[in-house]
Amino acid sequence: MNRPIIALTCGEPAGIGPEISLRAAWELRDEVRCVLLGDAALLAQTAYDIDRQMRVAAISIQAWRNTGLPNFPADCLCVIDCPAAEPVRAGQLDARNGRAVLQTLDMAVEGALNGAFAAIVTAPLQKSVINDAGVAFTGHTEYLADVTKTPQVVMMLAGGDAPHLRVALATTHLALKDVPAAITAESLARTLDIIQADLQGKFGIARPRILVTGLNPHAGENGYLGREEIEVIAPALQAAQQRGIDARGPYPADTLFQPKYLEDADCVLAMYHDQGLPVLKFASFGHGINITLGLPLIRTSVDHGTALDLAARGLGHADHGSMMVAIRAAAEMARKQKDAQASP
Ligand SMILES: NC(=O)C1=CN([C@@H]2O[C@H](COP(=O)(O)OP(=O)(O)OC[C@H]3O[C@@H](n4cnc5c(N)ncnc54)[C@H](O)[C@@H]3O)[C@@H](O)[C@H]2O)C=CC1
Ligand SMILES: NCC(=O)COP(=O)(O)O
Repeated sequence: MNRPIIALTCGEPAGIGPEISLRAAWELRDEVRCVLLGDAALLAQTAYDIDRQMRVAAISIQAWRNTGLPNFPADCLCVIDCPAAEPVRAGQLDARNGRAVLQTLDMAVEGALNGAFAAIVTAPLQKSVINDAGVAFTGHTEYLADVTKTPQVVMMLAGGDAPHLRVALATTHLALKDVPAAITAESLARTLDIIQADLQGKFGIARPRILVTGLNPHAGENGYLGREEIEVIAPALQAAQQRGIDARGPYPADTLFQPKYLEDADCVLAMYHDQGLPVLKFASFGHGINITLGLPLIRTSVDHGTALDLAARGLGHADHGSMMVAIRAAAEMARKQKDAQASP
């Protein structure tokens, strides 16, 4: 089988990222060739402690850049070594290791843009640690947009069984007080264009149906509870419809997430992080995924954080289900995109 090569950044080294990355990469080794980016010594020790059968072999960044990926057998996971600056203690954050975490992202992007990787999958990192390391950072989503010079991206989470939910966000990691000003006709237009393009190109949905929430309670209650729906969101939706996008709304967010509405939708566009994501995570925590739309590369991630509490308890407590779904979804998106590019 032709296994896609996927870069897997192992995230915060003191969290559950290294464990869930290794477990998922190992279980999926017949389907996907995962290349792990992280501290090689930590990953080798973790692999040994998880399962003595699990083989990992590391190369340096320089060796990878000079000669590409070695031809390891399928039962040996490849690690590109991005060494932590200080010894890692499970469950204990150390800001001195923050820059090594960012290095894993930089290497993954480099490889994805030069065609070495079909996609990137990211394990969770601790956003505060990156800031403590002296780098202003709000999330992978924004960082990947910055380093790929993409003016706007869209965060979308997906999960749940019946119906399968996709929730995209009009704003990402933003303080609540800044949300209303960030929602403009222009930003909504770009967001809807990105959702439409990526649901078509990466998910194979010919004419995505997008349901859009309001910003205010009851979608503004005809202007009595806020005017953003009347002045910004509804006109943006009309303009999008004229561009051929099937976007409807704005609907009250508190009643939109019912199966009878969701069955007829491919995606819900919510206005801010905590309007949409709690619903998604309630429906699917542990097997949902996060996808960044609009990037010049494919990036998926887990639906959870670093779980330092579990990491501190030792191996064997974290569920790697979301990581499995994230890797499979990235591989599937890579296949769909390749097919779409190949067809005239
Ligand atoms: N993609 C990413 O890099 C993400 C990073 N984070 C970061 O993670 C850090 C911690 O965030 P929290 O809000 O505490 O969320 P969290 O997801 O780390 O933990 C919330 C609860 O869920 C449990 N949990 C999380 N993952 C689990 C797993 N795989 N298996 C079993 N139980 C699991 C934890 O033990 C905890 O009880 C923050 O710095 C946040 O920014 C959060 C979400 C995504
Ligand atoms: N709650 C989702 C989340 O925080 C994802 O952040 P990131 O993927 O941008 O790091």
